[in-house]
Amino acid sequence: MNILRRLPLVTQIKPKLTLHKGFFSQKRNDERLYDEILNDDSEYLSFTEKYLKLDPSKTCYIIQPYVKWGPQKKEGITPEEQLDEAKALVNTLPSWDVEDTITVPLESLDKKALFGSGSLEKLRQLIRGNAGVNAIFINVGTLKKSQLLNLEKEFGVPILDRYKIVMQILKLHAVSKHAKLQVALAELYYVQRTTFREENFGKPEREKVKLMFQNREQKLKNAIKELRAERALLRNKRQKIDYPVVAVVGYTNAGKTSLIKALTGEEKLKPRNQLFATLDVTMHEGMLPSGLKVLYVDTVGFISDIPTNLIECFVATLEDAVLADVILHVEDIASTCFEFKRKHVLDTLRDLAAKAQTSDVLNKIVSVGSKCDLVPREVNVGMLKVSSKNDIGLDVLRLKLEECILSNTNRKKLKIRVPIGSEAIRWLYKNSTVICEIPDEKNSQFVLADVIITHGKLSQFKHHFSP
Ligand SMILES: Nc1nc2c(ncn2[C@@H]2O[C@H](COP(=O)(O)OP(=O)(O)OP(=O)(O)O)[C@@H](O)[C@H]2O)c(=O)[nH]1
Ligand SMILES: [Mg+2]
Repeated sequence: MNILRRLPLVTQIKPKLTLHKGFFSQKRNDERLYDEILNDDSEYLSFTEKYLKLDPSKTCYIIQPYVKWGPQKKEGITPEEQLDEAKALVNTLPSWDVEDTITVPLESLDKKALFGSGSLEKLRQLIRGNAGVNAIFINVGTLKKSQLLNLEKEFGVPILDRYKIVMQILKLHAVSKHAKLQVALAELYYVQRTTFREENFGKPEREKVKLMFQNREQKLKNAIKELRAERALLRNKRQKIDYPVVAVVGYTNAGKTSLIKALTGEEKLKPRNQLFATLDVTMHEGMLPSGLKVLYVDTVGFISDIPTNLIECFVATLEDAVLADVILHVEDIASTCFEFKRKHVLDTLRDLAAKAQTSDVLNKIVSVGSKCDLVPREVNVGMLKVSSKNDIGLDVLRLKLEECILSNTNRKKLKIRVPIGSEAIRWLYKNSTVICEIPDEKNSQFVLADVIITHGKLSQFKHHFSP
């Protein structure tokens, strides 16, 4: 009988990112520059103060307009489901509460005051009779200037659209320099647009302000370009270490961070019931069933109905996702509109792939249905179901990921016969994943090693050790 010996995995590949000497002093300079861009632009900051600052606490009424038919009708998601998402957005802002909500049918989203006179009258009665309400969130992407002005006049409280609420959350959740710079670019587009909409500049002043925005945009774009280059450098280093990379993507709040935490056991990860909890792309090491080590990339979630340039600001970090070996698309199957969210995520990935100039994104996707503990067992969603909370389906998912990694990364599972204690077996431990060794029954001086090895490393092995 063969004795199957599982080997200690700690002896295997250790990541070591060696960066060139000047890297750290260059990085310190960059940090200073980034700080300057973010905090020392007083003219710009006065506009942000004016147009983006929100009161620390508000009690708001959420109105969900919906078009009943025609091209502006939203397919795949009901107004009530949209309201749920709007509530989650508001609840993500600390000290903000939702007083009440209402859905309002419309013929189009283009009317001057958005709503017709009948609806306006009804809303006025509802809201004016509700003394606690001091803000109204109208859950559409962006409102036009005339709509904002008319509605503010009508209700006498600040009116917010989805773009403004999402911007607030992004600003709150951006912690690292990387995230802050990307959010600053998204914010710039918002502030620029609002400034030109609200201010009645004369021509010379308008030109001056325009130039100020252009300068800031250029500075931010340059800084983000440097970030992209830095990330590309790290990606190259990682490729040299040969860790396969699994990017975990999905709609915001789908359970991405929780799934990575469950797959890797990493305690530091903090899943939260908030939208855009994760804004930084972070890497987490995990192990697949054969002992193959893998890096999971946690990413910023997607959300529908925000201007496309907002998610594009995250391209520096999302590039890591589209260029991964496998893209794990996490879909919250407890959400009633998960097919709508799926379509949004896939469309966004396609756009990002075009920007990163890579075409094979869709072939690399493995879909997984998360939060299956919240769904009756018999429900078939046409994909693997997992629960990070109750540890359901995680082993099957690891097997599936391993299968995809082997086929996507030119890795092979092989049996290699090598002398016991030889240079060759030591080389294999260093340069591949050795799953197990069993003594060769025909010759006790040899072992048969089951390994996972890349095509490149296999050629090197043959070159060094073939007789
Ligand atoms: N019941 C249940 N809840 C889960 C499961 N996985 C995640 N959640 C909850 O879903 C919420 C969002 O989880 P996250 O892991 O932060 O989601 P995310 O996709 O990383 O969210 P963003 O970073 O905001 O895009 C948290 O309240 C989690 O506790 C699960 O398997 N079952
Ligand atoms: Mg997250």
